[in-house]
Amino acid sequence: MDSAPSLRLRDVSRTYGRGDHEVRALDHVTLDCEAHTWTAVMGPSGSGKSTLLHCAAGLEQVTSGDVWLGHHQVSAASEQQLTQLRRRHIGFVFQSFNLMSALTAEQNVALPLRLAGQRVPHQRVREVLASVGLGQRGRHRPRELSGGQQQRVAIARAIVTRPDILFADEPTGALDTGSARTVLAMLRGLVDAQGQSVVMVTHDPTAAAYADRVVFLADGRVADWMVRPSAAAIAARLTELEG
Ligand SMILES: Nc1ncnc2c1ncn2[C@@H]1O[C@H](COP(=O)(O)OP(=O)(O)OP(=O)(O)O)[C@@H](O)[C@H]1O
Repeated sequence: MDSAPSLRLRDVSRTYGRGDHEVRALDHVTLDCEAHTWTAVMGPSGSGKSTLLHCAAGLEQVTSGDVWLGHHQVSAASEQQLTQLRRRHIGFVFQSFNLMSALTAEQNVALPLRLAGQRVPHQRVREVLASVGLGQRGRHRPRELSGGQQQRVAIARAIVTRPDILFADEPTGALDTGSARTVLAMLRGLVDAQGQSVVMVTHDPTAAAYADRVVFLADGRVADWMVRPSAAAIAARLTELEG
């Protein structure tokens, strides 16, 4: 495994609105996320976490600065290139799962391959579902699965294309404590066993404590970072930043 950063943000700013109404959601952010590691992004409400994730994933344009995913310059990509990047190199998981209710778990997981016009290797789909602990649930539709199971299907769908990086926006925000723990332990397993790179936004110090590193934003800037901190240390730092 190489150790080159899978994600690099260089002097990234993102503003919304103009003049008196201008909001600087990201303010000259420079950040490296190493390949095969898990970075959690935390910070007070409005500190720019979602904006950072969206800019990094090419879902939103930066106002200035550069975003690199491996050797792909996300910040300079055309719409067509971004579509290819998102299909081949990026996985995204949302708080609300966003599964297709009419499709089975297997069909949901196969969807990104179909959208990319690829043949769907059923063995691969089953393997990925098994890797998230749902090998026996492939024929179930989302309404027949618990919230935690649905989120694991969503993660399987996000990694079926073997993305260079998996972005997760509050992946446990809608889950009870037990399901959240299962999902987080599974993500940890993906990083440790398969070398998956993960960048996750969360409000929850317990969730962030599963990551290798926690980056704290405040007012659109990187205010601090910690390596393998405890949930208590994260909560304490967050309280200071909110104060
Ligand atoms: N589309 C938009 N138009 C105008 N302002 C926006 C837009 N999106 C975000 N903002 C502003 O940018 C700033 C950062 O927002 P962002 O959603 O990235 O913060 P956050 O840290 O994810 O917040 P939260 O924890 O509440 O989800 C906020 O002041 C927000 O109001």
